[in-house]
Amino acid sequence: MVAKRKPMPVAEAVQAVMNVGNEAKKEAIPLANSYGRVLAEDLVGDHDVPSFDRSPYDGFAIRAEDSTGANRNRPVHFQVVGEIGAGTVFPRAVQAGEAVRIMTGAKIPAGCDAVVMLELADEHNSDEMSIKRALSPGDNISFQGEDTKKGTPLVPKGTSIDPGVIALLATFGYAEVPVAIRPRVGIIATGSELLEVHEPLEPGKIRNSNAYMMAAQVERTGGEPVLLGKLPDDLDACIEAVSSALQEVDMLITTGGASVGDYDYVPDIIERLGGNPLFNKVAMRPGSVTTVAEIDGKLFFGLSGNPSACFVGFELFVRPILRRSLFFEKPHLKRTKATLGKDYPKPNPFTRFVRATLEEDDGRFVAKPGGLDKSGSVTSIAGADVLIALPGGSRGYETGMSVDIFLLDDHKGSEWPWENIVASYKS
Ligand SMILES: Nc1nc2c(c(=O)[nH]1)N[C@H]1C(S)=C(S)[C@@H](COP(=O)(O)OP(=O)(O)OC[C@H]3O[C@@H](n4cnc5c(N)ncnc54)[C@H](O)[C@@H]3O)O[C@H]1N2
Ligand code: MOO
Ligand SMILES: [Mg+2]
Repeated sequence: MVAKRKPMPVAEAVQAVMNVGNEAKKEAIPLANSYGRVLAEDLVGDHDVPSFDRSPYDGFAIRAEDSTGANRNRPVHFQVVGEIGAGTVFPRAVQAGEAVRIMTGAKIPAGCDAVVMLELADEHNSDEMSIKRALSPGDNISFQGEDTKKGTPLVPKGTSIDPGVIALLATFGYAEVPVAIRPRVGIIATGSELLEVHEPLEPGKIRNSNAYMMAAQVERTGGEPVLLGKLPDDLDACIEAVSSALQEVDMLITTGGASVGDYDYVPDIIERLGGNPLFNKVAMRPGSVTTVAEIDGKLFFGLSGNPSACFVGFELFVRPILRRSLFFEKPHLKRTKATLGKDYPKPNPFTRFVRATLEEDDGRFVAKPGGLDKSGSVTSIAGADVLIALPGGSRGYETGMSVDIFLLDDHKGSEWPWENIVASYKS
């Protein structure tokens, strides 16, 4: 008889992993390579934007007071004393009755406090124009600091660098960007049934899909995957491989061999390497066999060999600690609500995490499970936008109920999403 494992509630298990320290480190990289990386310092504007009053239109810069009384019957005339495009500065202060032809983005000349759009000016010749409407000071000016003022905190560290953040980094002169160093995450697949991806199928064998799936999950999270190959079910070979991999990487994941079978060596590997097991069973499906230990001060994740269980185990346990070591303040999957798009009549004692797409139906988000909902299914993962959390209990779930969902391809995250995941109710 195998020893019975005690399932740990999901929240407790996630917390146990998060309690293991994983320090974030930073490096500087060129701005052009920074998309998708994580900001390692707060971004605070060190100048006003715009940094000078400028024209939002092609037109004429004038002194508003000179236009007083202008109307259709009594146009006011201006002498056009120069022309400036964006990037050029008018060299002197503008005097009474003068106007400067100005293009969008050019600095408002000294003395001027309004801009007349070209379409509203009657140009008589190159050095004279008139207007039929009075302007007030400030009309058609983009003011210094109207976008943001010097000293304003703009983007906190731990933010994923998206195109908008890149624009800010460029605006404030970051030719080099401080970013989180991508933690190196080792990946080892175990199982004598595994073939390389290029190999033809043989009776009783399958191709190793989990390792490549997890490499992509590591990348999506922001880490650097280190594919360390696959191993047959041989305890000594596994111990040797895990032990040497742990020297090379920041954290290590294996897939397969986490259960209680004759060739499931994860528990023995942890024991033989003197690891400190955090848990070896979680009250969830799929992924109940998820095992995590600390070995030589590093996290070792023994994820299930079953593809859907492996996928879920990664998202719930590896992702948050990886994000923590990338400076993320909200390292967990972002939680929100949707309407359930399929019945789940069978009650389950454990919380179920169902891979699903998120679709819009009549203004509501509906989470629709796809593919076979079994731990061993590989088809239910592709295209999944969310995991639906269906808490364990004595009742099943019906289409139309409101359920908690976790977004998979999101970079904002949740601080701690594990409170009050309750049985759903009709929305
Ligand atoms: N008597 C019991 N049997 C099982 C239990 C249990 O509690 N008692 N738990 C079941 C649950 S739940 C799961 S999940 C699986 C976990 O299996 P292991 O983590 O031990 O993984 P393996 O036995 O090595 O493989 C399981 C399954 O996955 C396939 N596999 C393995 N590696 C890969 C890979 N890299 N790519 C694609 N597919 C892979 C493997 O061929 C097996 O079909 O145990 C249950 N059994
Ligand atoms: O760990 Mo298993 O996935 O619960 O099916
Ligand atoms: Mg097994």
